[in-house]
Amino acid sequence: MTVLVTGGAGYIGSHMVLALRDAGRAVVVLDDLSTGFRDLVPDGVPLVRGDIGDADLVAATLAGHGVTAIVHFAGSIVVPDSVKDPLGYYLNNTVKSRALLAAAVAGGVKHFIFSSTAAVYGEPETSPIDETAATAPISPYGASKLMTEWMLRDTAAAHGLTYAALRYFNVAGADPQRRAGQSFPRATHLIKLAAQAALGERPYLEIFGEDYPTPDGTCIRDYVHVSDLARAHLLALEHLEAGGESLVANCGYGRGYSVREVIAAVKRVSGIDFPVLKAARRPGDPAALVAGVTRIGATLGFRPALDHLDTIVADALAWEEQLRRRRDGAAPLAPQDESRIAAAPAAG
Ligand SMILES: NC(=O)c1ccc[n+]([C@@H]2O[C@H](COP(=O)([O-])OP(=O)(O)OC[C@H]3O[C@@H](n4cnc5c(N)ncnc54)[C@H](O)[C@@H]3O)[C@@H](O)[C@H]2O)c1
Ligand SMILES: O=c1ccn([C@@H]2O[C@H](COP(=O)(O)OP(=O)(O)O[C@H]3O[C@H](CO)[C@H](O)[C@H](O)[C@H]3O)[C@@H](O)[C@H]2O)c(=O)[nH]1
Repeated sequence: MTVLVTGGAGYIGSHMVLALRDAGRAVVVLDDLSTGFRDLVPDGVPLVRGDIGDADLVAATLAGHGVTAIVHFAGSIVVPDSVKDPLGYYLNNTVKSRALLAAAVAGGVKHFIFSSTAAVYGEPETSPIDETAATAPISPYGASKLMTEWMLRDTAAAHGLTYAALRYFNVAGADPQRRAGQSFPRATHLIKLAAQAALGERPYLEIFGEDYPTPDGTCIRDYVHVSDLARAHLLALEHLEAGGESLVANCGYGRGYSVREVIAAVKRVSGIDFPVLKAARRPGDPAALVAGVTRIGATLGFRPALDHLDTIVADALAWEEQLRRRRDGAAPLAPQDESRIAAAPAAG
């Protein structure tokens, strides 16, 4: 009953490893450490360093650890990079997912959970978007993920494994116990960058476009706390293990915040003002992306626990501070005082 977490040394995967461990599950991580970090894998969790496309390594890992389920996070994630290097993205996200899936079938794996993305919807015409909306990705990244969803659907039908393809909206925040967080120095995500600006690690933050058809002219996104997201995966795994049907489900909160609202939250929670500059639109950014969340609630019984923008921002800020302390050799931050989370005012 061991769960293989691919990409378990990365941002979201490391939170899934924590959620599985906290639930008492046996876990093994497969990660090539291309954007991941060995120290995000907790002590006692085996880390197999290697490529998900390496069929022999995956077969040996599945057999050696008695793997019955795979949670597949490993991949390349930067949308503009996928436009510059589509073949690299199709290789890492699609071709290698195919190899992993083939090894899963050969190894008798029963359940497969896959990190999909709101990018499969492209430029949606409705907001919130539910899972029945047309999929029309506008980037190779989104297309590479949608093709993997299709491979999963067809492979599950042919070989009897069950799967969940979870379409994440904007993942942010960090483990409230300060054990993991977004650690990649060249990360491009708004809340991470704003937290760095607040802590003086970058001189300013840019707003990419203020002329969108939204109330304040900036893009709206549905920010989901990474620890809630990990819990949704755990529910999906339990659902499949209990004999539940395969599913495709959005992961978000069903509520969006604009770039300006996010910046205001980071300034409010940190108590620090930082320079904000106007910049041109970033190509390929839809004006608004908000998840329809009926399905994940109804199918998995998912109920958010950390769905306040200020909570997400507070945890992101604390993780940046934690990274700085590690760099400086200072004592780590104490785990989050949960009463502070409960007391955090709702933003908006
Ligand atoms: N971060 C988001 O907001 C977001 C949104 C939607 C979907 N996703 C998806 O979630 C997944 C995890 O994203 P993340 O933000 O944690 O990114 P990340 O870069 O922190 O994690 C990816 C991990 O996969 C590993 N990896 C990459 N290619 C590999 C390979 N070929 N073999 C073995 N290991 C490999 C990396 O070393 C890294 O540890 C990705 O599949 C991504 O597409 C992320
Ligand atoms: O310095 C910045 C960074 C971002 N933004 C804006 O903030 C919003 C959020 O941007 P992120 O880069 O944080 O996230 P994205 O919405 O672009 O991307 C996320 O959602 C995508 C789905 O559409 C993919 O899944 C991707 O992996 C995931 O990070 C966008 O409007 C972006 O233009 C800024 O204004 N300034």
